Amino acid sequence: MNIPYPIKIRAVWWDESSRKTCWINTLKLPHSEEVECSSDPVRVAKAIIDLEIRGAPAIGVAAALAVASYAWTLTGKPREEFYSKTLEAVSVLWATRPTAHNLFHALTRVREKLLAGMSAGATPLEAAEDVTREALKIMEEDIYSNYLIGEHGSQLVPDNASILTHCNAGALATSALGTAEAVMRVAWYKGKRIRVYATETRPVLQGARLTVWELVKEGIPVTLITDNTAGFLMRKGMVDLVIVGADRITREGYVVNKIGTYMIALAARRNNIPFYVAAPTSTIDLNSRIEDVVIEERNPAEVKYVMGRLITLEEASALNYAFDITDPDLVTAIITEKGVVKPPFPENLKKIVGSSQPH
Ligand SMILES: CSC[C@H]1O[C@H](OP(=O)(O)O)[C@H](O)[C@@H]1O
Repeated sequence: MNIPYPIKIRAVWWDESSRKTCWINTLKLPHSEEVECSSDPVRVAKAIIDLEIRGAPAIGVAAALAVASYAWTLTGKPREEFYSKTLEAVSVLWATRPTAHNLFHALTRVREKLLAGMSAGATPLEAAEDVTREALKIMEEDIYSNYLIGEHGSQLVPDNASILTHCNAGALATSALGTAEAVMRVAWYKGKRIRVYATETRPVLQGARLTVWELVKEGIPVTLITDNTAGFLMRKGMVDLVIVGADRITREGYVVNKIGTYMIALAARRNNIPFYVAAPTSTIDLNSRIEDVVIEERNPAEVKYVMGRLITLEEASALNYAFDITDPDLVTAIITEKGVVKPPFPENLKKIVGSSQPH
């Protein structure tokens, strides 16, 4: 599936010659662009846990590719060993991060392929080929979803709009154009003179390090602000719309996204500013109630240190929720590859997830 826009940045990809999973280490950005490739699912799992690879779609694609890469290292093994080791790799990757639904969506598809192969008597080589096809399909679907989200979402962006975004939902969080940033990119490509305010996104600064880097490379005007400036900017009338990504969207339309999103949504509502969430349907989890969703708590050191420098007392305690929850009534619309979903979300999310092809 070709898309009519250039893919200038890749977060994660498949190296056909080595059959390895490759990624750019986003922890090193913006100061260095380190790339690594591996067939070791434990190494890829560590990259996901440590946020070298991050962003819901990128995490899912990386995990699926990692199982495929590993499968190719086992094609000479007896069937029983091949299947037990590849299924164990699925479990290792499954345990990396608890919140982004794309991880479980992707690994479920890969595990189903392995189980089907096992019960059908497929050889390790046949199973490796099958798992690779599925993993690459997941990646291709994400690439195309990014493009369609951009197309659908750009229609919501007025010319000369000032857009506020939080965290990074860009190429560095997906397989191609991003989700929230895909909307910005396509609006820009279509000639809309937008400008973006990017929050720094404490504690690990995805906005300052990644979103600013992406948009500067695109030539899209971007201004970095502290997280605490977002509400004031909206009150001053300097923001026309908010667009963020998502890690999980429940069947009722609760949006789980980077910590700080909820406060931005509250400020947007207070100032009558549209609050859009851009996400592929692989992020939508129709099976979970919001009470079931695990909000990842990360190492408190991420709060106490900034770029390796202690900013408080070593003995200080710190709380480090990686995500928060935005209530459905604060969400103007959810932009997916299948179209823009408006309230009432329970019915309309079910309808769009259930529908067949992206359009
Ligand atoms: C397009 S999903 C991006 C989503 O993922 C980020 O979380 P993290 O950097 O911890 O993986 C953040 O919630 C973004 O909105």
